[in-house]
Amino acid sequence: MTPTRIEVGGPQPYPVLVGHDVTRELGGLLTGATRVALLHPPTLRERAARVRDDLVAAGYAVHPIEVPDGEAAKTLAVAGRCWDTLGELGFTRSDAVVGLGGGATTDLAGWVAAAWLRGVRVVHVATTLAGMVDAAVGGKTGINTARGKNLVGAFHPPAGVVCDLAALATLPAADYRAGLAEVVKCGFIADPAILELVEADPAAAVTPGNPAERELVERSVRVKARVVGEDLTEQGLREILNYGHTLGHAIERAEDYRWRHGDAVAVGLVYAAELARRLGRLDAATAARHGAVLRSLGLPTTYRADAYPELLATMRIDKKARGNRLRFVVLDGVAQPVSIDEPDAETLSAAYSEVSA
Ligand SMILES: NC(=O)c1ccc[n+]([C@@H]2O[C@H](COP(=O)([O-])OP(=O)(O)OC[C@H]3O[C@@H](n4cnc5c(N)ncnc54)[C@H](O)[C@@H]3O)[C@@H](O)[C@H]2O)c1
Ligand SMILES: O=C(O)C(=O)C[C@@H](O)[C@H](O)[C@H](O)COP(=O)(O)O
Ligand SMILES: [Zn+2]
Repeated sequence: MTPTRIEVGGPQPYPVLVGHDVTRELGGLLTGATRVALLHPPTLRERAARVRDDLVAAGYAVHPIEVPDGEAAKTLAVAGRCWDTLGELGFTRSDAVVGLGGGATTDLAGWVAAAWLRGVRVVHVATTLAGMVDAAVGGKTGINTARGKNLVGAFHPPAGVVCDLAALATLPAADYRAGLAEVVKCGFIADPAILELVEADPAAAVTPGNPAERELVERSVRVKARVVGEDLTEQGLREILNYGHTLGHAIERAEDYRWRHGDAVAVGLVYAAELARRLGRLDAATAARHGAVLRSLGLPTTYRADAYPELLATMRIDKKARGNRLRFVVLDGVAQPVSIDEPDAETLSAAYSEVSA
């Protein structure tokens, strides 16, 4: 089947290619580069070797750089090692970085490319569900610091994104499930058809290769492409993609990144829905729909009751915050996201009762 090509607009437009075995399209996105640095985690060593062989056959000088698995890659030390390697390779502005992996790898690869020589080309080959529907698209790159999640980074759009659905066959079930949290997020903020597809058969939705998979990926990518195409640097509209992330990121930090991003976002989505309900913005049925759909997928919707003070302190350095004012994305209804400024402390705290275990 031919790949679906979804164009992302904005100052530097680029395609997102979705389909089975579309990794072969990668070479075409690197035209003009001499050297290619191929960042990948150890879990994808064999896949990286195949990609390297194909690119070498197409005439590129390919240098695989193995980075730590998952969130452990998103550190200054790892980025520094990558820059050292680019320096040793004599990497120039006409060369290119490829991020092969999940969101953690592509966030790192994007940041390495964004900062090297103040910006070289990056192309992402997303191999997880979260990577395909979210992380690889949109140009948000970054690493974590001791203070919190993604606190250092840049907006650096890729020159192209490859979403090879065949890669999902080897993804651990827990990572596939976590990726579905971002899919559900897209459903609530912009595309209710996503929610209907998931709700129609949640047991199928958690299975790689399910009949709805391609449509779910494509619909989610279209949501993201439309938003980032209009507002690359998050001046306004793009905040909607952060739905569920204010609490979600705080949970990730509280867990020292041992929780999957999507799992933390799932709890954050339920919290944001309850916040909107208590503020009189969202009807009870739509708020309850959040927990119902996420639980039907086996995603967590609760967190430690005693963690609230620590979570609140972390939420204050969320990137949407302005000075001492917290900002949240909430819904006025399905596909009606809105940003709110400094909700009152009592409502913030009371809403936590919905997710506290
Ligand atoms: N930049 C953005 O816009 C954006 C959006 C969403 C998420 N993110 C970030 O992405 C990260 C989460 O992404 P993720 O869920 O992809 O996690 P991840 O990158 O940690 O990957 C999850 C696990 O799957 C393994 N893996 C990857 N592809 C595989 C495959 N095809 N087969 C077998 N194993 C495979 C990885 O080695 C890892 O252990 C977080 O750091 C999050 O902050 C960024
Ligand atoms: O692309 C965006 O914008 C998002 O907010 C998508 C999120 O799913 C993603 O996790 C992002 O990295 C969070 O951004 P941050 O600015 O809160 O770090
Ligand atoms: Zn996310």
